[in-house]
Amino acid sequence: MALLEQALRAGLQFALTPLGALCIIAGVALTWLGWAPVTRWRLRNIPGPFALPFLGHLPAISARDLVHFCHDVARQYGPVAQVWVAARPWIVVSDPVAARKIAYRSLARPSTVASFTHALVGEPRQVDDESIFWNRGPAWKASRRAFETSVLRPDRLAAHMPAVRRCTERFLARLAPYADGSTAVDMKDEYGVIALAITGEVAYGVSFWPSDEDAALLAAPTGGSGAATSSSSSSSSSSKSPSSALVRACHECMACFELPLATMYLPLQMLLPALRPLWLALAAALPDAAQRRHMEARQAVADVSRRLMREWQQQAAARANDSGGDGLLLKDQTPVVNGGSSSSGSGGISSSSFLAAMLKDQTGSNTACASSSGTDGGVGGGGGGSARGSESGTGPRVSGSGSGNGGGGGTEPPPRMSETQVISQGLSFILAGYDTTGTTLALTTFLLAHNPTTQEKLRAELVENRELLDSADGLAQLPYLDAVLKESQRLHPAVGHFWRDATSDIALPEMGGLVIPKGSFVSISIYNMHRDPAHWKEPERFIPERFLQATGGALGPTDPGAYVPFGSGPRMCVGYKMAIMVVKSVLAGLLLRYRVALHPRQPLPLRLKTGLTLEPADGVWVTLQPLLLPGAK
Ligand code: HEM
Repeated sequence: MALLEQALRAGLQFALTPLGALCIIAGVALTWLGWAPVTRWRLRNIPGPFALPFLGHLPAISARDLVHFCHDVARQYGPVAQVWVAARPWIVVSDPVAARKIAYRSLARPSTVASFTHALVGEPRQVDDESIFWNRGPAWKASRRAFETSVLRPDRLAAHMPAVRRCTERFLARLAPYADGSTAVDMKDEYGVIALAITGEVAYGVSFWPSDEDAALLAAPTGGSGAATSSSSSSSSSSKSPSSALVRACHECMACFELPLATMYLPLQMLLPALRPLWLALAAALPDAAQRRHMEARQAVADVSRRLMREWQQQAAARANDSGGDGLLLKDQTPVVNGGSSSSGSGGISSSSFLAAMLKDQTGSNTACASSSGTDGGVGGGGGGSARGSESGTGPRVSGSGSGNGGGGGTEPPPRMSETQVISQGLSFILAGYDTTGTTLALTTFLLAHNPTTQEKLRAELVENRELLDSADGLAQLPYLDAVLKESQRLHPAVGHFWRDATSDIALPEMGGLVIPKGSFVSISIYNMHRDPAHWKEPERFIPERFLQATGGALGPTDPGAYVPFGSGPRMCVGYKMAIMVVKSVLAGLLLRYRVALHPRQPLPLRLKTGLTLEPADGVWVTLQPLLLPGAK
C-alpha cells in the first residue's frame, strides 16, 4: 500500500514538471489521434464490429485477410458497414444499387489510399502524385484521354495484337522444357513474366521480354527477387539497355507493394495517419533499406522514361529538319496516328505504344485521339457507358460525347501533359495492368485445370475457330471463351474492391436511410457483390454457362450491377478491353498447345490473399501435357 502511495506521489510530482506535462499532452494527443472520436461519432449510424484504437480491425484482418474479413463483416452487419484498417475507417459497400450511385457520383479516389501502399518522397512522389489513379478534374481528364487513345479504340487494340502474339509465342516456348505431363509448373510466376512483357511493351514500345537473367529474377518468389534486384535496379538504368533497366525497375516497384518488403514507415502511416507529414520527412531523411530500394526503382523508371522520351523528341526534330515535314514519324517510320505494329530496336520506341501516343499528343498534332469507343458496358452492367457525372467540387463536368469515359470527346481540349505527367502515366499503365492481368490468367488457369470438362469444352471451341484467334475482333466472337473468363472474374476477381472519396454526403434511402458522410473512404466490394446469394444462384460454384445467352437468365445476376470486375462508372478500368484481349489470347495459345492439370503440389481448396491483387496464396501448380491437335501449327 505504502509502495503504491509512493509511486502515485512520484507520478504526480513528475506530472507537475515541464517534461511530465509534455508527456501527458503527447499521450492525450496520441490517444485522440488513434481513437479518432470525431470520426467515430460521424459514423455512429453505420454498423460494424468494435474497432480498437490505433489498430482498428488489423488483428482480425491479418488473421483472415482483408477481402475475406470485409466479406464476413458484410454478412453480419449488412451491405453498408464500417471496417477500420488500422486508424482509418472504410465504409464497405456491397449493394449494387448503392455501389452504382457512389461510383457515378464520386469520381475521385481517396488520396489517403497512397498511405496504405508506400511512403514516397522527392521526384518519385511527384511522379506518383500525377498518376491517373490519384489525379482529379482536368488533370485526370487528360490522363484518361491518353489511356483511351491508346487502349480502347478497336484500331489501337489491333495494333497491340502483334506484341501480344509475339510474347505468347515466347511464353509457350519458355514452358516447353517443362511440358512432359508430370513436372510441376507454377503458372502464377510464369504469368507474371508474360504479363509484364506484354504490358511493358504496349506501354513503352520497347521489348520487355526479360533476358534469361532477368526472367530468373522475375520468376523467383517475390520475397527473394526484391532484395536481389535492389542494388541493380538503379545502377542498371545507366549501364543496361533501357528495356532491361525498365523491366527490372518496374518489377521492383511492384514487389515493394508487398507488405513484408515495405518500408517501416508504411505501418507508421497506417497507425498514425494524422502524422503522415512527419513519417514522410523521416522517410526522406532516414530511409530504411526497403524505402531506399523502392525509391531507387521508382527513380530508375523515371530516368529511363525520360531518356526514351528525349530520344524520341530528338529523332522527331531531326526528321522535321530532314524532311521539312512535321517530323512526327518514329524510328520505325510508321505514322503514330495509324498505329505501328512492331517494336522498334533499342534506339526508339514503337509508334503504337502508349508512350508514343502521349508524346505525339504533346506535339499537338495527334488527330487520332478525339474519340474512343468508350466503355460500353460489355463486361457487365457496372461498366455502363459514358461519364455522366461531375467530380463534385473537384473539376468540371465530364463530357460524355462519344468518348465513353469523358476523357476524349469534350469540346474543350484537355491540358497538355507535363514530362512528369507522361512519365507517371507510363508507370501507372504497368502498375495497373501487370499484376491484374497475370493474376486473372493464373486464376482462370486454376479453374480450368480444376474443371477438366470445362477445359475440354473450351478447347473444342478454340480448335473449331482457329482462324478467329489472331485478332481482337475474332477473339470477341467466341462465346464460351467469353463465358469462362467472365465466370472466372466473377468467382475470383483479381481486384477485390475499388475505392471512392465521398466528395459530398451520400444519402442511401434504399439502405434504410443511411447517409455516408462527406469525406468518407468508401470501399466498394467487388468480391462481396460477386458472391452474394441474393444476386447469384450457387455463387460459390464455377458455372461459365451462367454467362451464355441460352442459360444466363436463370443463373446470372439479378442486378447487372452486381458484376463489376473492372469497377464501375466513369473511373472504371480504362484498360479492360486490352486486358480481356490479352487474357483470351494467351489462354487460347496455352490450351491449344497443352492440356493443363492440377499437380498434387497444389493445395486445395485454393487459398487467396489480398496483396495488390486478390491472388493465389500458394501459387497455381499444374502439369502441362503437349497436345497434337488437328490443324496445329
Ligand atoms: C484483368 C485485368 C484488370 C483488372 C481486373 C482491372 C481492374 C481494375 C479496377 C477494379 C479498377 C478500378 C476501377 C474503379 O475505380 O471503378 C481499375 C482501374 C484502372 N485500370 Fe484496370 N484492370 C485490369 C487491367 C488493366 C490494364 C491492362 C490496364 C492498362 C491500361 C489498366 C488500367 C487501369 C487504369 C489506368 C485504371 C484507373 C482508371 C481511372 O482512374 O480513370 N487496367 N482496373
